[in-house]
Parts: sequence; C-alpha cells; structure tokens
Amino acid sequence: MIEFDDVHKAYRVGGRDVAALQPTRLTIAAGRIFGLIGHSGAGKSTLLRLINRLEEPSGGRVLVEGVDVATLDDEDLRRLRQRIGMIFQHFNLLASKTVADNVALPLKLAGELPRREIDARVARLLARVGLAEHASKYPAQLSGGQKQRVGIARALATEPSILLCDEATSALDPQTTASVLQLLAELNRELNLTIVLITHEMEVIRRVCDRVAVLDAGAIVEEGPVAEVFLHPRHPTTRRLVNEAEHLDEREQVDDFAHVPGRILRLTVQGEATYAPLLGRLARETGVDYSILAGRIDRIRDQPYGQLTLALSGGDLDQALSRLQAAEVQVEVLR
Ligand SMILES: Nc1ncnc2c1ncn2[C@@H]1O[C@H](COP(=O)(O)OP(=O)(O)OP(=O)(O)O)[C@@H](O)[C@H]1O
Repeated sequence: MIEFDDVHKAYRVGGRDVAALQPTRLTIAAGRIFGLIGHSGAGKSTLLRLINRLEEPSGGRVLVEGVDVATLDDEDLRRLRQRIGMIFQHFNLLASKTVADNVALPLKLAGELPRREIDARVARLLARVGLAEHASKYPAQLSGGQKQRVGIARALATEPSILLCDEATSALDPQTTASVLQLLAELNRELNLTIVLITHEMEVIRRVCDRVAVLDAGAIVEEGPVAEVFLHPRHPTTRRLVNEAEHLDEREQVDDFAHVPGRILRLTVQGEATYAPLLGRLARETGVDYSILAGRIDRIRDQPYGQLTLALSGGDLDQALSRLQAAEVQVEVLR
C-alpha cells in the first residue's frame, strides 16, 4: 500500500516557491493498477516521483508499505528503490549495452547475486516480455514497443512489488500501446504487482486501471473506481478528459441534437446487461420510438459497458423511464 498523508510539494524557482502539488491525501491499494491522469503540468510526475523519493516532499508524509520514505537512510532508500521499479516514456535504455546487459544492470549494481543467477533471471525476464531472441541486440535495433518491453524487464529485475510507469506508452502507436498495456495487466495479475501509472489519455486508464485520480493544477479533483469516474465524470477536467477520449465535444453534441424531437436520455449499462435486448423490448412494451444519437459499447478493464444517447418519442414515456430504471440502467435525462 502507498499512502500520501497531506503531502505537498513546491519547487524553488528563481528564489521563489512554485507549488506543484497541493496538500494531498491518497491511498493506493497493493496489487491494483492505479492511474493518475491530468493535463501537462498538473503535477502527475511530481506525485509519482515522491513515491520512490526521486522528489522530496515540502511537507506531509509518503508511506510505502507503512514506512515513511523520508526517514530512510541511504542504504534503506537503495533497498526501497529495489522494491519499486520504474519505466519511462523514452525508455531510458543505455545505447551502448545489449538488451540483456540493460536488464542485468540493476542486479549488477545491487551486487547481491552471482553472475549465473543474474543470467538466468535476465533470460527468464526477456522470455516473459517476449524478447528472448533479442537478448544480444542493442536498443537502436529495436522498435519502440520492444524498447519499452526491455524497460519493463529491467524494472522487474530486482523483483519489485511496485512498478511506477511515467507516461510509459505516450511515445508508442495505438496498437503497440495496447500490447504494452496488456503486458502490464498480465504482470499485475501474475506477480500481484502494484502498478501506478501516469498518463494524459483516458483510454490508457480505461484499458488497465482499477482506480483513477484526476489531477488538475496540483490537486486531486476526482478519485474513484475507473467505471465510476469514466462513466459519470463530475469535475469539468474529468469531463474534458473523457470527451477527448471519446472524440466528443459536449457543447457541439447538445447543439447537434437541438432539432431532434422527444426526450433525450443518456443510458449507461454495465456488465452482462450491456448485451441484453433492452431497446427493442422497451419499444414493444411501451410503444415508444427511439433513435440512437450517440453511443459506445466497449470494456472498462474486463467489464463490458454501454453508453447510449437516445431520443425517445411517442408511447408511454414515463413507463419507459421507469422500466429502464428497473432494468439496472442508469438514466440521465439530458432534455
Ligand atoms: N524540477 C522542477 N523545477 C521547477 N518546477 C518544476 C520542476 N518539476 C516540475 N515543475 C513544475 O511543477 C508543475 C508540475 O509538474 P509535473 O511535471 O509534476 O506535471 P505533469 O502533470 O507530470 O506534467 P507533464 O505531463 O507535462 O510531465 C509544473 O508547473 C512544472 O513546471
């Protein structure tokens, strides 16, 4: 578990303090994938780097597995960092070393394992991330996705319980992003690894995270289970981030529907109910007509969900609304 207990951070710039993180309380449960999202400059990297003390807090306490990281001496801090792996947007691999030597590096620096065991662990890790045949290549000979897999193998070399991901997929194309996120989700399950990832893309959060915190101007403005935050965003920044992911413009959408007659509703369905023949039945039983104005059926991590914007007209509208509510559909009346 990682806890932020009233942690704040200001950087000293040109003789004055610039606040990067407002006093923050946050708990990140062990074994889960926790996402931090926000626009550029929101304070995501600062928050992440406080966990392994790459940044020192200006106040408050950061607790990792119950230990206040500020109290650690150099030796204990070194051990903490072995338990916290980290991967980066631009991979940070050493160009002059082979893939295998990059992965072996943290183990050589730790100086705790004999050469034979290091080699065996590196081979195991490279096989796990799908790079067994690339062990003696150099980073320049790899694709972006392969480089990030090397980064992941290196981060896992010291068998950490926590993995910090700093915009780990931001330099990758969508397909490669999906496969790297899939790998992170598998590692989370196999190793019971706690993953904290930062991103500016809601899609990344939707695909892999269990919980999410939204950062805006150095403050957490919304925090909760991904399905809750993604499907029912409350803060304007969260709504903007969700709309960016959906390629929607909230204002435009309302204007688009101005000429559509009837009541306009947004329906949200989660789990197996997503696939139920809901609308046909509703139309038959209540006599309402429906038209679908916008919608998406997809998954949040492994859970299906559907979100549809509908116009309903004719028939018994009140009965239609109460039937929808009874069918475990969340209904928002937009107009
Ligand atoms: N070392 C530093 N010295 C001075 N100011 C800093 C430093 N690091 C970050 N800042 C400032 O702190 C604020 C938060 O930065 P941070 O990098 O944590 O945000 P971020 O959300 O990770 O942004 P990005 O997505 O652009 O990396 C910004 O205003 C930034 O300019």
